[in-house]
Amino acid sequence: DFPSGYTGYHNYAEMTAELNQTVTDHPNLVRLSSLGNSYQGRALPALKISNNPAVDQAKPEVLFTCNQHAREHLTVEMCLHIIKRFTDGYATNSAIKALVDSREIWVVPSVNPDGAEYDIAAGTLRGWRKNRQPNSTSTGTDPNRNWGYQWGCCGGSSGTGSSETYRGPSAFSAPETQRVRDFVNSRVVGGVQQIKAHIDWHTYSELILWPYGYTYNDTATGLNADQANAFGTLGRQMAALNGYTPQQSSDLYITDGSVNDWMWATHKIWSYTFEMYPKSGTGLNGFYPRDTQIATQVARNNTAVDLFLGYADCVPRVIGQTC
Ligand SMILES: NS(=O)(=O)N[C@@H](CCC(=O)O)C(=O)O
Ligand SMILES: [Zn+2]
Repeated sequence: DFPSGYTGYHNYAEMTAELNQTVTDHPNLVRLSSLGNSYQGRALPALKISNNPAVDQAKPEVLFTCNQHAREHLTVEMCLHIIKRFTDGYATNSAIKALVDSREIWVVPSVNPDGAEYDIAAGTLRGWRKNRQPNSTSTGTDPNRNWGYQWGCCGGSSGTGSSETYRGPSAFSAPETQRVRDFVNSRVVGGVQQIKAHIDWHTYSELILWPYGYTYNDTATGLNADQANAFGTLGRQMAALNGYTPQQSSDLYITDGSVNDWMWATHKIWSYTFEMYPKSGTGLNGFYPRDTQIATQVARNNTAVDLFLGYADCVPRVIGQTC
């Protein structure tokens, strides 16, 4: 479990309990399901938030995914905070109510529960990043190099099993990326992808990133100048609200097989990565802010998340276009 100074973070059992409590507290606003199981057999919970969650309504859908990377535990807290804010706030906050009434919001608080549990299993903080799937020489695939668009194309991942950015033996070789892929694919209804926008939460460095990660070019196959402009404009507007630094993913470093590139290229989902607090750190300690930092750093993203949800029905509106 989390050591002292970090007990405010949710382990897998506590995360699951929190989700179950949300269902108890807000039965008319949420529906809890599982995307399937991780490599080691842990359910991957997904919570749907809407004003009629048992019904698939013709409303734009938004997806938030957290904890692809095991040690980035602050992102689990971020997803749980989003859930809390849009359920507890529904009855009293008209802006929250308007967003929940006009969208269907999906939250996946931990994509990589096996890695997250392994990271804390010894009562210490191991600095583990990947999932816990064995490979030919070692253990662990980096889920965020395992997605099936431009997988392994461009030097943005590793083919060495022990590497922190091991891409896996093939695209979607990790059960966890398969399950999220299958869920997103299942949201194509009548030939139309219902999910319009997505944020994948990471730590750390305080950045807002957008596709593509596999190339330094601002435009490339499937991403034209207008779309790049819309990505950047919304990215910069959100960064102005949370104080993160906005940039195209590849401006940070080249990544191939990342979730953002797959979401955009395969489904035209406006997909961002938010790298949370801290801005900088020495080695591993950047991944482990004390639990006293959680409340401030999750709330810091409230207005950016609201702006994001506001544009989610038609992100090009941010540059004056219509959908
Ligand atoms: N959270 S992190 O691993 O330090 N950075 C992310 C950045 C993701 C991206 O550039 O798209 C990654 O390398 O997967
Ligand atoms: Zn990460």
